[in-house]
Amino acid sequence: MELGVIGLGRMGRIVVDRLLAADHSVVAYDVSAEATAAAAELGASPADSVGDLCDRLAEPKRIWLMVPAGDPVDETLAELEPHLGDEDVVVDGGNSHFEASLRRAEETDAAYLDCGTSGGPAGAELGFSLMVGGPAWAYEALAPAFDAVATGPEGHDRMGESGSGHYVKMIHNGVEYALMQAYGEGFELLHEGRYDLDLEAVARTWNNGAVIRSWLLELCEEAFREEGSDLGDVADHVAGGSTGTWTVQESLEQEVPLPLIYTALSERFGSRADARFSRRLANRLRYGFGRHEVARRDS
Ligand SMILES: NC(=O)C1=CN([C@@H]2O[C@H](COP(=O)(O)OP(=O)(O)OC[C@H]3O[C@@H](n4cnc5c(N)ncnc54)[C@H](O)[C@@H]3O)[C@@H](O)[C@H]2O)C=CC1
Ligand SMILES: O=C(CO)[C@H](O)[C@H](O)COP(=O)(O)O
Repeated sequence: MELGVIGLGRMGRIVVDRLLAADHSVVAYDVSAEATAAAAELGASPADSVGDLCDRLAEPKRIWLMVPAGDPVDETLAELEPHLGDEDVVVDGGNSHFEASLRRAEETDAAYLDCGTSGGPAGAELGFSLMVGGPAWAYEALAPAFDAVATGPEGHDRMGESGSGHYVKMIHNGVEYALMQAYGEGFELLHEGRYDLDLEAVARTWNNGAVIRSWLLELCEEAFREEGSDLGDVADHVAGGSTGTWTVQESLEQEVPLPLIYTALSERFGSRADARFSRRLANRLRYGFGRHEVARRDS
């Protein structure tokens, strides 16, 4: 099968590499000429614009987007649109909001597959987990490509109608936040607690047969191995947060309680403040109601 891949960063270049390794052919384009050249070195045919990519692709066109979520997806679709017909298929493999995917599916002439992608750059060797939403015929048409990019036939499935792939991925990320929070809290208590522990050894032991073993726990083991049990100079600042925010917003709309995911998101936001206003106010209020001493900032 021949595919066009647009967006050749950390994830897109893996999509290209895995498609090529499975004997598919790829026409590749990125706004960065350097990224396009790197894909050409992997064996893809380089395109110098979205139009050029469309001209080079056989009919019907199969195009995989791996650009950042938001405006880059809409901008790319706007450039693609004059070249697309109803037998073409566009896959969005990024972390788009499911409602944006629903809108795009309605707006484009092509069949639109929203594809949640999990596995990160580590998926280069193993393959990704792909959660796909959209028309069944388009999913079936792309199945050989999904087999190649995913861990295999078991690594992808059609979740349902348009939007459902990115909906499932959004909630996957919410779960990711809660798991990270749980491991973080456990290791914090181990670090601050009664014993002087080698946390890499704890993580390794847990990863070998324990109920809580997982890939995230393997990444904890790697972090302690590379940074030390005290995490060295790693700052207590956690970036990102859009997919977790969407998950919490959806839980409010659906009136489904997600206390763990909400707490994890809230902790992430809290990590970005130099000093939390709420804690400073609580410090001052204890003076107000109990004349307890107010701790003051160094001037
Ligand atoms: N990095 C990760 O672990 C994961 C990322 N994702 C999602 O996959 C998508 C891509 O992520 P990454 O590869 O990590 O990002 P990245 O920043 O490494 O790569 C994005 C690439 O898209 C290119 N690009 C931007 N706008 C473009 C446009 N209009 N036309 C053509 N190319 C354009 C950039 O030049 C860059 O090479 C995002 O939606 C991200 O949320 C999903 C799962 C895991
Ligand atoms: O989707 C992912 C993992 O599953 C990506 O790593 C994503 O970039 C995470 O972003 P954030 O931490 O801001 O939600």
